[in-house]
Amino acid sequence: MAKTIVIYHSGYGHTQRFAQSVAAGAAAELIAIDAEGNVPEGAWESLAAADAIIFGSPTYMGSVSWQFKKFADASSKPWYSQSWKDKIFGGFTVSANVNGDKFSTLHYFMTLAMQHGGIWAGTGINYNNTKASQRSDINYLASSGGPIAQTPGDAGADEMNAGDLETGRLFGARIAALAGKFSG
Ligand SMILES: Cc1cc2nc3c(=O)[nH]c(=O)nc-3n(C[C@H](O)[C@H](O)[C@H](O)COP(=O)(O)O)c2cc1C
Repeated sequence: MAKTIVIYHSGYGHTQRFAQSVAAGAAAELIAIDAEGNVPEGAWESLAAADAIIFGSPTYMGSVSWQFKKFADASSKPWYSQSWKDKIFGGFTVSANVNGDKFSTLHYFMTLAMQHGGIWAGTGINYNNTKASQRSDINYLASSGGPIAQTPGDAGADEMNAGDLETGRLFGARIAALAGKFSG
């Protein structure tokens, strides 16, 4: 079975909850980047062995958190040897506003994946944009580059939208299936 890693940072728990949904769909190992921007022991070895790597960060000031960026900068070590080349990559983010510039965060993930020679996979989930559509529908926020979640600034992680979480789970399943195909 292909090995998928979800590596994420979360300041206040929302991205963590989203990461758990994505990881559940992918049957992935979850790795948390801590408040200092560090990863636990063995994380780099797990990432090296993965067929697919999924990035997760809250959108802070229109980009990834500094803790995620510290991890990204530290990934210059595997970048030197292009040792993550041809892995499947994806990414997800959470923010407070409906738009909130979440796509800047996804674009940063894509650039990072491309620098590593990876193969980017988006949601592969169609939009729900008819009059009958509900906020709880999957991919209601209509992102093709990667799943996004929106949660009001004063809402806890336990109040996250069920459709957003399900979108994350389906995306995780897609990444794992693609990783299975590519890992041969
Ligand atoms: C420093 C900071 C910057 C933020 N910048 C944005 C932003 O650019 N756009 C937005 O919609 N929300 C922004 N937010 C709100 C967070 O994205 C939102 O609360 C998110 O759910 C936090 O995820 P977390 O609990 O995983 O840290 C910001 C929050 C913080 C603390």
